Amino acid sequence: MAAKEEWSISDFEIGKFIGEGKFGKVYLAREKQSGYVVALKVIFKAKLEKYRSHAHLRREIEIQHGLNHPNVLRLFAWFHDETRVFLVLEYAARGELYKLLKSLHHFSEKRAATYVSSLAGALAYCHEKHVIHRDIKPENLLLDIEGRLKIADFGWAVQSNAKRHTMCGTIDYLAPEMVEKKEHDHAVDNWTLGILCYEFLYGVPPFEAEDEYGTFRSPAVSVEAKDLICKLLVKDSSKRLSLQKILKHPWIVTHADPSG
Ligand SMILES: COc1ccc(C(=O)Nc2ccccc2)cc1NC(=O)CCSCc1cnc2[nH]ccc2c1
Repeated sequence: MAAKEEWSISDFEIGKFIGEGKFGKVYLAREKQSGYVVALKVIFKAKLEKYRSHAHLRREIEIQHGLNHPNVLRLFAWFHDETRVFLVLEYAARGELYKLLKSLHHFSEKRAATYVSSLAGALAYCHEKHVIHRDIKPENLLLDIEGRLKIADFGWAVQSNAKRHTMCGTIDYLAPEMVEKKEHDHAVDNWTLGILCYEFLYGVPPFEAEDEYGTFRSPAVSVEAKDLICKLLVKDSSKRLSLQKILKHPWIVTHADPSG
């Protein structure tokens, strides 16, 4: 999609409804000139007023404009009219990773390692740009037409200049220092990566109640995979495996598909 000074709603044909957020709806849309298909997020200014989220959205647009990574959902452009703000977002045609996990019950080691490797690469890129995501959970992960993982929701992205204290996200994925409202930094994402790796392989997060028979349906998981998970689910955030070390871990190196 070619860059343009000022986009407007008339540049797009609106397609089917594909999702709803707190601030508005998301539609499939086609940019008329190029035929490029995007996800168009419509945010009502009245809602931004009500939740006093103008600054949050502005900051998020700034953050997004600086990010360009194959595993981070792109924000191509934004524009507004009297009543609405429009975000022109990348469309991930295969939808929520979460739904795929539910339908497959658990992922193969190859698929799990590929997603963990994609996440580690995307997070390393974000941390380099001083952005902590802090809300990585399966619902915020989408899959594009090739099945490539896209971190999609930056509802909580912040510039990691100072230590952060605000709570966010569901408890399942929160690092201990966040649950205990201690100071935290980008190591929270490394903890979440451990939770997700476990959930990709077992189908449920590690600290969720065991199923009614008290035994986990534990598919055969390799020792290397367990080794990586144990090196991420470490309470002391300074002792968690770094993103660079995750990318070099034997389980990732032997199982992840390099094409992402
Ligand atoms: C980079 O991404 C985002 C950037 C900003 C915001 C946002 O709304 N910020 C905000 C709003 C108001 C106040 C403060 C901040 C949201 C997203 N991301 C999403 O909303 C999830 C994917 S929506 C697109 C999309 C694509 N591909 C799909 N395939 C299937 C469904 C689907 C859905």
